[in-house]
Amino acid sequence: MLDVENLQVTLANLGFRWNFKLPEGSFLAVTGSSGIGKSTLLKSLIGMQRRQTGTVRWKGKECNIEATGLQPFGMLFQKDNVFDHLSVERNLSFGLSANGKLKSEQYQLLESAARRFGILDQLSKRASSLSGGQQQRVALARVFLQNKPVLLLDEPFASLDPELRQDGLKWVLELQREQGATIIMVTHHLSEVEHVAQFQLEGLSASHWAFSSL
Ligand SMILES: Nc1ncnc2c1ncn2[C@@H]1O[C@H](COP(=O)(O)OP(=O)(O)OP(=O)(O)O)[C@@H](O)[C@H]1O
Repeated sequence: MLDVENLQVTLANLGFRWNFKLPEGSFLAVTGSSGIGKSTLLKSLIGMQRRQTGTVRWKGKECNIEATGLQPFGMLFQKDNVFDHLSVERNLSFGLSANGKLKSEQYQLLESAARRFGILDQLSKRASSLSGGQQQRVALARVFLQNKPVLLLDEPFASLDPELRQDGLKWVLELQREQGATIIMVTHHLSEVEHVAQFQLEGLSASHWAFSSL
């Protein structure tokens, strides 16, 4: 269970507060109009956004925002998920090892993820030379290799055309099914996910204080 209890964030004159519990392996779609705090929710879960108060627990254990490596979260943004100046292979290697150095069996995992996400022939290229859609594949493959139990996805396919968005969603669902991942996905395309999401956190608030519970 992901247990978000009284998580509060203040930005300038805006305040946000969230309470919800999410069972393991479930899919939460977060939707609502621009500026209501969807990205802020994800960032505050992983500690990228300073919290005023509140706790985030995964399987009963409080998530330590200072120990990024130990956090249960993997995160994917709308863009800028890759290290531009590094090769695709190097980008993927960080999904398996903090310093990017791999043992041979890890390299096999890397290759199989690259094959799965259709980027095997791109491994030696610089990430900056890929299209936006290909870069998202690299990012998704890295998240796949990280094998984190909770995936925070902030409109990861928003810049892709509808067909690629469907592919992206298909891969996310594979992660959910194969790795048992719990997914929180911010999206403006609710119609594309409502048939797969078990929960929806919608219209967080029209006012400055947002309170939602599941
Ligand atoms: N660092 C910051 N300092 C001050 N205000 C901020 C900061 N980051 C975000 N905000 C404001 O907080 C509000 C919530 O922003 P957030 O990015 O979470 O919205 P969102 O729902 O994800 O929007 P969108 O759908 O446009 O991405 C917005 O009004 C935004 O301007």
